[in-house]
Amino acid sequence: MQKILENALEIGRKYIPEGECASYIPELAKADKNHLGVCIRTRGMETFSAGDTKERFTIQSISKVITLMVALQHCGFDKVFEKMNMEPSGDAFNSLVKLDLTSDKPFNPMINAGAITTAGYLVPDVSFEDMLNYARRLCLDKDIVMDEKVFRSEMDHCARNRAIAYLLQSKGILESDVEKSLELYTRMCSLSVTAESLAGLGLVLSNGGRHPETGERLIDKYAVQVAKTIMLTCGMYDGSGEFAVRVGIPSKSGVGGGILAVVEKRMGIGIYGPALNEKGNSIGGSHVLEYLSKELNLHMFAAEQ
Ligand SMILES: NC(=O)CC[C@H](N)C(=O)O
Repeated sequence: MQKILENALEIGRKYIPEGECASYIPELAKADKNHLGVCIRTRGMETFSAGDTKERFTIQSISKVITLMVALQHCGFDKVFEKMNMEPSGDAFNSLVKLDLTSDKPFNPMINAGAITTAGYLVPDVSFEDMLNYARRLCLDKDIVMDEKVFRSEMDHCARNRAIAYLLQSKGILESDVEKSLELYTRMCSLSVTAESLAGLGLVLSNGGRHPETGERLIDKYAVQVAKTIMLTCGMYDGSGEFAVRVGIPSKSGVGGGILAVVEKRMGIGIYGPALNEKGNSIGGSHVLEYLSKELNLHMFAAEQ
């Protein structure tokens, strides 16, 4: 396994020069684009790591998975999807064009419009501290904190998300306080994780929401089922279709360079690689996952060997 991970990194590293760190949140541009790490945590409680797996970075859009699951647990399926769809958008994660022109509902909870709507379902009942505790428990990482610098940097440069939030309010989709919903969304994006924490989250999701060692239920099992399905269809933004064909593992990316991948009933995989492709997905990380999927036969529709 260790050798396979090292090979995967070698392949992933070749693509790094073609990618760039996100810069629309200035603090993210400071990341070292050559970082690349992969961690696998298995149901048998083994951990395999290669590369930069202890490096902390912000979770960004991967937090949308946590927020969605907590909202489903807190408000129920009907409420969450009353004003939001569950269809891939085919547009960039921060697009608001179709939301304004052709749709009265955000396409899905994995794009910004959907995630801000989802955060609104939690305000004011569920606090950021509650959400931080969920994140720590679900990622099996008690050291997760909010990265204050990234949070401030994004809040100072979030005109587009603020526009989305007010558009949502104007359409009667966002009923909670707009600024508080935007702030909760942005705080969640600023949680600092490692590739290992994402592998932990993937492991918990692959285990239906139970702690892999103690069996304790950490989150509602139906919420986990819904989240994994939406990760498969929408988790890599407008690159989700090709990713599903090539990799075949429900995954969620973030512009901080993270990818969370869930191999059903087997393992969680966490990736860190801040050089992004044009869709905003880790370029090295996507290739690492494609290689691992083939080498370890992880594609969800792969024939048994
Ligand atoms: N794709 C992402 O990771 C986007 C998250 C980022 N916080 C934003 O709202 O733009």
